[in-house]
Amino acid sequence: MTGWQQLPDLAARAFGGGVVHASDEFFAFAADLINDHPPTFTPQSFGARGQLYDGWETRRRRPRGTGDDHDLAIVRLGAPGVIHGVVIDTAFFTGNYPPAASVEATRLPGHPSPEELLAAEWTPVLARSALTGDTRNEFPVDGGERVHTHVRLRIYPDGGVARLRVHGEAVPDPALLPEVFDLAAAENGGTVTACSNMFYGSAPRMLLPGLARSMGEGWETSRRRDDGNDWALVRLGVPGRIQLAEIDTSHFKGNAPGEFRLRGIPDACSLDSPGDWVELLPRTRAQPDTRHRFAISDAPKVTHVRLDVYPDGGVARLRLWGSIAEKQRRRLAERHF
Ligand SMILES: NC(=O)NC(NC(N)=O)C(=O)[O-]
Repeated sequence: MTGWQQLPDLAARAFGGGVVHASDEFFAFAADLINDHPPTFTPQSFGARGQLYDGWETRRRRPRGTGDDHDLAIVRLGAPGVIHGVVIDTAFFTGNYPPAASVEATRLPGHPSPEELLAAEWTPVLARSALTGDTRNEFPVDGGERVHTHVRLRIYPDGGVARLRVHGEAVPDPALLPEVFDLAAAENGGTVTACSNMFYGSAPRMLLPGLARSMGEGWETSRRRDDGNDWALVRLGVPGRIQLAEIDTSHFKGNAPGEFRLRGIPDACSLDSPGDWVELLPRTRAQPDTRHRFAISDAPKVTHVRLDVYPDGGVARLRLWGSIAEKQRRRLAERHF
């Protein structure tokens, strides 16, 4: 689980992202750029304006060469964060993909309007780059530690893009974090750094906002045929003391784990030394399709939590509510600002 592609998609609808402006949406709405599901296509499906596409598609520029050489869409990230890579996916756009695109980002406080965003100053994230049609065009980004709240996708000169993915690390504003918050939540910077198996459903989904609407929105392993058990390792957004754990098996009925266990690690440096793990929740019986809540008392400060499921199965959400020290809050503020 290394590589920027494994980091959460900060722009995704499931992460709370939104499309706030598009210069043109003649053929297909820009809102579909951030759909969670992979792009789909039905050939020979025509609406009133032309072939239907799952993505954003602008009209052909007429007349050409008038100086206004591109279309643009502005996307609000679900949480402020550091961008490590973008994917401009032109799936199914073949004779109508944009030959080039660029991405910029900005950081505006509060809840800016489209007008304020259009007037904002933007920092380049991806210089104008050539795209290939019907392809996941992947671009790593090295923008240092700069935290952004919005991105602007420009396509040259026009055409269709199925999805825009903006992978990175969420960096929450500590002024907006209450005393006790979900230290594992993706929007608070929590990430899954390793896991035993994610055959049916990806483990980082357990940390997404809100409740899972179906089995397809959680972590699901394949059936184990050995004596081992499945597990996922979560790096907390901020090291802290966990007071309440929620392990949600909603929608997993014939495929929930039989039991689970939570252990924490007080210090990231000793990840390899199992002796340092502290028990947060001993091996405990699980019920299918249930939001389990467990009070955790006297937990030390931990940086990581390992969820073990016995022997395998699905978990929709993992929430680890806790508090952080004043020093951590100051450190987060430095990072955020
Ligand atoms: N066959 C097409 O896809 N044509 C056009 N697009 C749509 N959506 O119909 C176009 O030229 O951009």
